[in-house]
Amino acid sequence: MFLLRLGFLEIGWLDILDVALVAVLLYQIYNLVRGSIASRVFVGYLLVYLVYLVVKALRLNLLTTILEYFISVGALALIIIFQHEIRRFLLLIGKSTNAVNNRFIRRWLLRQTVADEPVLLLKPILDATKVLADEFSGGLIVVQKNDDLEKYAQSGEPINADLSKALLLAIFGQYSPLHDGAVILSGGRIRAARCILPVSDDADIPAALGFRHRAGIGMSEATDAAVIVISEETGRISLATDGEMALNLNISELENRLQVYLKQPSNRPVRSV
Ligand SMILES: Nc1ncnc2c1ncn2[C@@H]1O[C@H](COP(=O)(O)OP(=O)(O)OP(=O)(O)O)[C@@H](O)[C@H]1O
Repeated sequence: MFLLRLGFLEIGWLDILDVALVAVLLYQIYNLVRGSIASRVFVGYLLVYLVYLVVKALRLNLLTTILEYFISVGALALIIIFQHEIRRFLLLIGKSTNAVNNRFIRRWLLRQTVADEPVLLLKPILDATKVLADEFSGGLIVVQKNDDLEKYAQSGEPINADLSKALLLAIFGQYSPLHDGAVILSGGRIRAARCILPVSDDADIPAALGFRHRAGIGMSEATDAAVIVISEETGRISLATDGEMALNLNISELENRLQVYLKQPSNRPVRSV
């Protein structure tokens, strides 16, 4: 049954559903690759595909064949370029299904109470950040939100200890063998130290910001974690979230931003990295 007719086009409910599903899918893919170089490749490929559709509708046969060939080879290239995103996407589906099932089964079928996610206390983080900034000690603190940071935690030394100001300061102390790299905090615990973070290749990052800051931005591009960067050179505190860095914050600004960011629901799917 047709819903409406536009010239030669007959549009039915299923067509609308089809377009809506494709729009959601494209939006989710865009969210997955947003902020990375892959997003530009994705937009480029989409444009080529649109040109192909136009050319095909106009029956320009030679150009259609060339574009068809380009798109089919391009599809293979896309799989290679987006291998990390595809892996995350598949892990996300598996993980969220597991999580939902586990919670549902435990809460409703087994009548067990399901504890809420551990609450992250900001105070030790803010206190340690203040001391590190005042002492120009330098620090890189990753605060996990939803994405699993296993891959990055594995690049460093496992700690798995209760979060405390004293321990953070000990890790970033000048003579500590763990002070290089980043500390990863997950669910109110210090999960790992000396971790290596992905460095952003964004050309718009000011040249004055070195690798600590670039690593903070890179981590916030690759995951939904919030990354606190304390500059050893200037003692300034910055916060990277969603690929953006807020520079030169005081402690209360940092606290407000962290509270707002960590509470607000993620605008992209959970990633397992
Ligand atoms: N990819 C990375 N992952 C984790 N830590 C990193 C990474 N890159 C740099 N760092 C940390 O940042 C430290 C300082 O790097 P660099 O001086 O280039 O950064 P910066 O942004 O100029 O910061 P600062 O203002 O503190 O000097 C390194 O010694 C290391 O501990």
